[in-house]
Amino acid sequence: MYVLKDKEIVFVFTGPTGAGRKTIAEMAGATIHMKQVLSYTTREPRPNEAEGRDYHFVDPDAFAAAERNGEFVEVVDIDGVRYGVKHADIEAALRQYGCIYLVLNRYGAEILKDAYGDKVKRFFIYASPDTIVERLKNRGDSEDRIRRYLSHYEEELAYKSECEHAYENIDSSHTIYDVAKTLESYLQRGLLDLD
Ligand SMILES: Nc1nc2c(ncn2[C@@H]2O[C@H](COP(=O)(O)OP(=O)(O)O)[C@@H](O)[C@H]2O)c(=O)[nH]1
Ligand SMILES: Nc1ncnc2c1ncn2[C@@H]1O[C@H](COP(=O)(O)OP(=O)(O)O)[C@@H](O)[C@H]1O
Repeated sequence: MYVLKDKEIVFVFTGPTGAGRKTIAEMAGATIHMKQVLSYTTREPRPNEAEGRDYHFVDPDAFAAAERNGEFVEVVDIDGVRYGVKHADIEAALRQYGCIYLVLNRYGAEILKDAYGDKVKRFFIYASPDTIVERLKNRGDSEDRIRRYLSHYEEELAYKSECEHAYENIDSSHTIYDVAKTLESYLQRGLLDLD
């Protein structure tokens, strides 16, 4: 297992799907030049998604081969789809950027915490179920997909108290500001003048 160097740090954004983890992580991450480490998934890309931007989209055989090869830090099955993050991607991004972020469900967050310990800071982003439904409807997600996401809501919400930081994402600009401020407090890079 790769041992993180002094200044290396891993931020994990977690919480119920649809709460805005990806949106907040991308926006707050851009302000402090963090690099996202993407997961591999066996699901099909959605119309607005691109290989190498949202996920690495791979077929189930390629995923299984990489798994047999021990390439994944963790692998999760969610509603029949496989997701995983690779050791090599984390290590390469840490070497190049020093700090990285990932968007994972609670099981992925927990495994990274176990693997890298204190160097992992978990940001729990949440919103009420009604808010999530409204946002996903606005985005055009199907009723079926919204139902599947919400079926994991309570399970994911219960992870809030385990995380180092938690933010209710009501107004995104406020959440981005608060998250960026906390990220900066870890990095002490002086890239942000938030006060
Ligand atoms: N544990 C784990 N969870 C992941 C990984 N990649 C994605 N996820 C989570 O899997 C869940 C399902 O993702 P999906 O339905 O594809 O929707 P998405 O949130 O739009 O990508 C989301 O909570 C993701 O954050 C991974 O590599 N490991
Ligand atoms: N504070 C917010 N107010 C309104 N819409 C939001 C807010 N945060 C995120 N969204 C929207 O909600 C949807 C889900 O956000 P996303 O970041 O994909 O969630 P997650 O990564 O948690 O599944 C997206 O369409 C996003 O633009």
